[in-house]
Amino acid sequence: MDWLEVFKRSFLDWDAMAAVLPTMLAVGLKNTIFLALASTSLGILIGIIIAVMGIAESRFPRWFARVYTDIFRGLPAIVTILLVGQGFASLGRQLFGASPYPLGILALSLIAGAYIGEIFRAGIQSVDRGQSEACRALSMNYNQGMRLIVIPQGIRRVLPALVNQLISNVKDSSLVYFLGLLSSERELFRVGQDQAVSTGNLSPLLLAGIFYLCITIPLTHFVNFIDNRLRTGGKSVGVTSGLQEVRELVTQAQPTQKLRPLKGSRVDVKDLSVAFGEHKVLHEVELRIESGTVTCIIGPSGSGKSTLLRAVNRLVEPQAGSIKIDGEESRSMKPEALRRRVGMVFQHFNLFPDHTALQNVSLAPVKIKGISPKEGKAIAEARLAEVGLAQKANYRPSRLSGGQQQRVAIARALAMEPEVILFDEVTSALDPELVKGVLNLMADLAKRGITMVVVTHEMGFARRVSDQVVFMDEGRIVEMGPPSKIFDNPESPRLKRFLAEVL
Ligand SMILES: Nc1ncnc2c1ncn2[C@@H]1O[C@H](COP(=O)(O)OP(=O)(O)OP(=O)(O)O)[C@@H](O)[C@H]1O
Repeated sequence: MDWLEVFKRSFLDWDAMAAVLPTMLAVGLKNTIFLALASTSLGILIGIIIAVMGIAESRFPRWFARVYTDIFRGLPAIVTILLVGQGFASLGRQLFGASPYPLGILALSLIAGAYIGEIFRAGIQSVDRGQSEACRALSMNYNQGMRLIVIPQGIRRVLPALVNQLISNVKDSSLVYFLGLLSSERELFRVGQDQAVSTGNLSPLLLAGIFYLCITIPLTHFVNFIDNRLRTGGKSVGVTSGLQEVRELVTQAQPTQKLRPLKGSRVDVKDLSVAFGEHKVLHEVELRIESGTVTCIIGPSGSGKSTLLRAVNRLVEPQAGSIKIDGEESRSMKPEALRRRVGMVFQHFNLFPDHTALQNVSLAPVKIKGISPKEGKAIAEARLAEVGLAQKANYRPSRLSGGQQQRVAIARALAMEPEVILFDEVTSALDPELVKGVLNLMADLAKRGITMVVVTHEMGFARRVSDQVVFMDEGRIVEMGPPSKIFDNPESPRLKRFLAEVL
């Protein structure tokens, strides 16, 4: 059993371990944690900058981010550490003194920054496009949308990967010893190795290894824990069922007459043409929408209804023609100024998932209009009460049914006090029993003086609530008029065929 003895002497020499333990704790562990935390923090800062450059609209920052990432991800860590630590050693001494730490941390951060940049970029790009559209529709500019919604959401999604990067930095911190360390600067590996060399056995190094595992294994489990939490949204919470919502709506009928009147605006669309590349989608559309009226746009799939709607708030930029809001040319306004006057509600709600219902509604009034948080909260509470959701103010979207989410989205659009509100197939994604609640809310809204433009497949709603119905086909308005004319006396064969199919 000689080999067992040799193994024990080499790796399990308890005396050698006990001798190095105090230094391991007081010097090695402290320095390793310091190096890992400092380089990960600076790496996160560099990573955010690289990620934002990587998705920038202009080419130079994207190119810089690409080159940076390729270099620092491609080089072995030790090469970067030696190039930075030794290449800039005299500058480092002048700036930071004799300690190799600042340059070591910088080198580790540059490496971490390349990985973290990629992590952030993937996270930001994985955020649904509807989120940035909702930001734009709430009159945020690109930077505001990124800062307030898209980047925080992206970062939350990549938290597990960031903890993995911290684990990497805990291990890579051992490489800093190549730059030379004072005895007080030694990290876990170096403390273990020094002692292993002087005692001639590997037990101190094994102890260093155990310390690394004591840091990295809990972190690994922490990654799994937060990964699981982010995926499931934490502890399971009840989602409002459709039937429960229907019951709520019946018992919370809205007292229409008490709701405050809203201001509306006239919309004039003239010779509007929109193309996506070679594909012409709208052809010289002409439409007049009187202030405070409801216009429903109907027509077969792909006829250009949504595109027309999105051209009104310039989520789609027209190639030709004009859209005027109360006589003011929309193309001469800043898009953000236009969208304050023209709100929008989307088919898939596009609520901000990390915000409560109240925060969804108050965000734009506070951050964009600049009203105080207290006032913003009061406005949000009032708007939520108007859509029958006062009780759900502190719920996140994932805990609300589809119908409730859509009502929050309507409250959110109304909180910006638009004069025109665009509804893009807002009931198409809802279960049938929830459609009625949203349509009733819209019908109530129609009585309050705001101008409504509604793309819908709900013919009953269009007939009941519209002042004007517009039938589109192949990018053109084929027929329009009051609902009685469109539904009871259609003229064009195309409209007759369409109504025969849908009614
Ligand atoms: N961003 C885009 N890029 C390229 N083509 C687009 C884009 N948006 C819409 N289109 C095309 O424009 C045409 C009209 O689409 P639009 O969504 O306006 O129709 P729609 O009448 O609203 O249809 P649906 O009822 O199915 O939503 C379609 O052929 C569609 O593929």
